[in-house]
Amino acid sequence: RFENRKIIELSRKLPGDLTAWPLIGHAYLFRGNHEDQMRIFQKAGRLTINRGGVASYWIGSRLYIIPIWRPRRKILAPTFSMKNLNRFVDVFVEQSSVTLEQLRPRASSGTFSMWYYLTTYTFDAVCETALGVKMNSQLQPSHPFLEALGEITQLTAARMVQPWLYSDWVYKTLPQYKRVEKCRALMYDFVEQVLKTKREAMKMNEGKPHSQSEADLRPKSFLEMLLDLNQFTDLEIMEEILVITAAGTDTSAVAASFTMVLLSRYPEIQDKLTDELLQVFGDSERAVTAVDLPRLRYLEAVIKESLRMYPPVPIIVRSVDNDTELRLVLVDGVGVLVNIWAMHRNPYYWGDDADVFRPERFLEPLKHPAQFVPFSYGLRNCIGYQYAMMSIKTVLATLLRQYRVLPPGGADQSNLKEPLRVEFDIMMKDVDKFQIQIENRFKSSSS
Ligand code: HEM
Repeated sequence: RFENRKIIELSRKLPGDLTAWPLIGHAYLFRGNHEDQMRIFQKAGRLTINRGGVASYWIGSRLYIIPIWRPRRKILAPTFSMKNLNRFVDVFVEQSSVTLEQLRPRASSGTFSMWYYLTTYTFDAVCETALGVKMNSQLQPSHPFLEALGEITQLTAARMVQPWLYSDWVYKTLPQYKRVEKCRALMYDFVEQVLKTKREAMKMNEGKPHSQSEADLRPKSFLEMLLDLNQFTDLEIMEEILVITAAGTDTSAVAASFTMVLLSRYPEIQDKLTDELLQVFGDSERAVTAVDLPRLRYLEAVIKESLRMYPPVPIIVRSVDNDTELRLVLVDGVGVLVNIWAMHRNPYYWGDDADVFRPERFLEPLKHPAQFVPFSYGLRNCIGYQYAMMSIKTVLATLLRQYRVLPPGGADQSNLKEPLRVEFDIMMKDVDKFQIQIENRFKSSSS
């Protein structure tokens, strides 16, 4: 208590409305399943809004600081330039058409979960753009990397809300640790193998005259761009590629899946969206291009409204390492939990209909540039923000031109506008696994 006296003093100035227990603080609230855990973040968020936006909660020990970030971000940022991203649209289009085909047997065949279709779409798109590898996970019943990613996020989320597991010394004695290490090793092996193959291919091409082969014409992957820069060691390259692959897969899949589920429940919004698609594409079957994406303004508003109400990353955390004066002084050593979910539901910024799905609000200017932060804000925001929007727009435009989305069979019509049940596993996901039905909009050539 003596060592933490400044932090304790700060917590007194920022009271919350939930009782803290000795030693474990508010961690006791996180017992129960993942849905209960997300409910606590929602409850604490609402209570915090009532206290003017800031309150304090004790969830145990200090957070990690990552000093390698700044130089790496500086090198990585140009690889996400618009010029590079526009080249990736062809990959998004190709992978979206695979998703479209995979979904064909689902048309008019009852309720199913969109999750696997979209998480494999984003994974294949990320692997091709980040690693330059065609993964074809969309065509397989499961993929070890995706399974490892799913397990590691679940285990990490569980550890995050149980501070008695923060100490590595304790955690290493538990079976969870072995599972985390197994997943981590699998994911690193995967990236290492890709890097090795790429290095070998580059060695073989060394000294050969430059040719306009197919490989030269396709867009360079992030991996190739990083290798060209020649500023990273192999381990650093692996770390960055792994981060991009992991950060870019489930996040975008969650966003696209929530959007599909919401559209299934709001047919009038889906109709408006279909009108826009008709305006941009007419009744042609041509593929989406990079030029179409900025023209899909209503689709963008729909995706943003979905990201507002159901942000795939509902909370982010920071650790204060220098006394920082805001409304009051945040003292060194205190943790800050930014509740993105609650910021997106604050009536002060969003009006009395903050809990209503209304994409039109994104056709108007926002009240404050930081009121909408699904990708965080400032220096440490999501580097893949535009990539994600372009990838999600491409897949949704492709699917919605072909399929009408409907709510699950047997769903209670009077409940369709009720909040979706959500759970926390680092990301926020739909408890019901994003279930919908689809039907063909037109009699397709194959039917
Ligand atoms: C809808 C999809 C996405 C959402 C909601 C999202 C959200 C976020 C958020 C909230 C952060 C900040 C995390 C924090 O501060 O603790 C972040 C960071 C990051 N995201 Fe995304 N993201 C998405 C898609 C992507 C994609 C597609 C990529 C890569 C292709 C990506 C790569 C990254 C990276 C590398 C960081 C770390 C940036 C840094 O620390 O400098 N994300 N993302």
